[in-house]
Amino acid sequence: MTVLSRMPKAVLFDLDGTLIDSAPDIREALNETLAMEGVAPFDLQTVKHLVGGGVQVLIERAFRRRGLPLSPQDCERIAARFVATYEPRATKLTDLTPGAREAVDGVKALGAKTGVVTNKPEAATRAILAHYGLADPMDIVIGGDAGPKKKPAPDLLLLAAKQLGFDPAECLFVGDSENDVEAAKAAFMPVAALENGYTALASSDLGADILLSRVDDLLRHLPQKVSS
Ligand SMILES: O=C(O)COP(=O)(O)O
Ligand SMILES: [Mg+2]
Repeated sequence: MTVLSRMPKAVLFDLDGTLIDSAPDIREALNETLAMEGVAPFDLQTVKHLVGGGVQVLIERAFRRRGLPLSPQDCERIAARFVATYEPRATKLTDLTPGAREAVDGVKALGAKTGVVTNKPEAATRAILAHYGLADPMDIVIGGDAGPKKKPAPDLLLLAAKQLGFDPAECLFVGDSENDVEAAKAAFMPVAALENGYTALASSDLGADILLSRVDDLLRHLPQKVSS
């Protein structure tokens, strides 16, 4: 059963909460960063709800949750400190999500291109993908610092499609949060969402075209042939 009438020419994946379960390392780096500002730490579940908008949004959300004011300058300074703390430890407690490798391999085996479109900065994204052997299979990697607006704006997805030479409608985006679904809809790109992602919303409220209990369930939804 699939809602896709033809095989996508490219399957683009979100990173945090979709290909990798990164919240444990993000939590450690965030709490260490916040401690230097005298801000109380967050538990894992809360961190999963703070992630997904990029680093500055992570810091903004953390301060808002604690009811603390945050100037744009402080946000920038703290975000930079978070990145410096996170990058060297980004694969300590992190792991691939169940089925992530199978999903990427399966898409490639069907002849489609694969890529990552994340709000996470590109350097950390590439290092993490390389650590798990997923850098080489990716035809494109777009990070949140690529230049255009981050998700939920459609810009990063449009950039990825353009660089691959495809119409957005010929691609499929696979994500885990409302940011992903919103970005894909605004890009007129079909979207699949994980049922247990980094979001406070119920998966049925995400508005995705396809819901996946594991990321490799995606393969069951793909018509098997890439049309030329
Ligand atoms: O919030 C981030 O830094 C990245 O999150 P994403 O990989 O889900 O886009
Ligand atoms: Mg995500």
